[in-house]
Amino acid sequence: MTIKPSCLVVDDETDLRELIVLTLQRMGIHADSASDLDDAKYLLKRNSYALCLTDMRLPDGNGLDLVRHINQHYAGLPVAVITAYGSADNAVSALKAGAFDYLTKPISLQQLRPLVQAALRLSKSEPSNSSELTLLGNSAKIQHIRTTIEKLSRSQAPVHIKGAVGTGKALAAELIHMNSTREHAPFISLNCSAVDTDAIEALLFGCKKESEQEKTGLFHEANGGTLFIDEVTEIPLVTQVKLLRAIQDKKITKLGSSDEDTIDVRLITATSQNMQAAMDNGLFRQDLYYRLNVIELIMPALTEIAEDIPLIASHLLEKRCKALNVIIPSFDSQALQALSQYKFPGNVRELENILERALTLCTHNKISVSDLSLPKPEKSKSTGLEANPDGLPDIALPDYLETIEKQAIINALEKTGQNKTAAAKLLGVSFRTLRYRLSKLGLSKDQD
Ligand SMILES: Nc1ncnc2c1ncn2[C@@H]1O[C@H](COP(=O)(O)OP(=O)(O)OP(=O)(O)O)[C@@H](O)[C@H]1O
Repeated sequence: MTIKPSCLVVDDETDLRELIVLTLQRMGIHADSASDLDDAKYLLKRNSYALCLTDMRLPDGNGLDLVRHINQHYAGLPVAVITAYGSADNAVSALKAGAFDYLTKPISLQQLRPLVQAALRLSKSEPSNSSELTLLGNSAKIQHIRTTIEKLSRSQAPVHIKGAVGTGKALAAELIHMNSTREHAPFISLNCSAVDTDAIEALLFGCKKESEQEKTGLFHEANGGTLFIDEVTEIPLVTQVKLLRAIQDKKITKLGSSDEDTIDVRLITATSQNMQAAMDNGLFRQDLYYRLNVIELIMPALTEIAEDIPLIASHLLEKRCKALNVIIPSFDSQALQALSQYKFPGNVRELENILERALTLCTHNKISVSDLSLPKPEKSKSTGLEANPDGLPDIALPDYLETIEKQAIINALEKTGQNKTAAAKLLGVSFRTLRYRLSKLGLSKDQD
């Protein structure tokens, strides 16, 4: 005989409470109900539940009090909050307080089913370590990120990850997914800076236009799983409105269609840009940011975790050698010291590139400083015009300036492993400007 999972439903509205209880029973779940906070606390003490669903407004307190009570006394019990339609604030506060998800009134079976299933998986399973993904490092900062990722994996709340290029934002997003109840569902990612801005909407939501073949979007592909949107500030304002609706109503419509599809997607976004500046300049909607940034994760630059550089470098080198099936070389002490002192504008991604190059250059299974080919420290800013003793260029000024610009762009792309977002940052221009300059200077090949 299998034991039915139990759910506690807390709501003072009898009709709604009974409706939820009946729906749960139809899903094969035993449901107890409580009409206020006191009742709920009493039942929690006496029984063991796999899920608690609570209304936000209760006669003797509110749903957030219950979320906090459960997190404090019944850690591991997923609790979801029922909020009134359109009350974004409540949903966000509930997630911040530790609710694993929320439901919006009127409650539909389509909404309830995936939530209950996720909760049941959550209370049954231990976080899995099935993936080969690892966040390397032992510094206090990395350890803190590791515990935060574990916590975030137990929630359905949107997460916003901040950090410079190459700091592991995409890695953190995937780790959250792989440790969550969604691990067997798809993890889909989109780097908005790697695609045409105009194409983002159709990519995310799909497209159903006459004369074109119907396309499904990434939201559809990620259904049941996680959608990771990197460089989210690149999303145009019109598409931002649609994204806001997708989060609020958990519904999306394909471009050119009016049919709504209900989706169950956990959203993780990231940016290496200054979000506050994007909002101040009217390029990013504040209300959308508020919904995306329910929980924030900040990835440290590699120089902030300099003590971890030797460990990260050794592990990455080992991983790469195993993949190539070659003997793992060791670093000589000067090489390790040079790595620990280098500033890594491209962070771990740049370290990976440096190691890849060192692997091909090194001899006798030893990596020396010269194999690392670390860029020389920047000289004082130069216009390049001092190249000639008389201070004049040999060629016409426009050509001369173009040459300097080309060289600077090539250097930046090389330094960042051909990552345009990172290169733009290094050059102090926007991604769009860099893309424009690349095509103008005849440099735009497939550099992403
Ligand atoms: N702490 C870490 N441990 C192991 N690998 C890491 C770590 N941080 C980053 N990496 C690796 O460095 C590379 C770059 O990381 P990732 O793509 O996650 O960075 P990102 O911040 O999303 O970069 P971008 O902003 O350029 O997209 C990846 O191969 C990732 O696995």
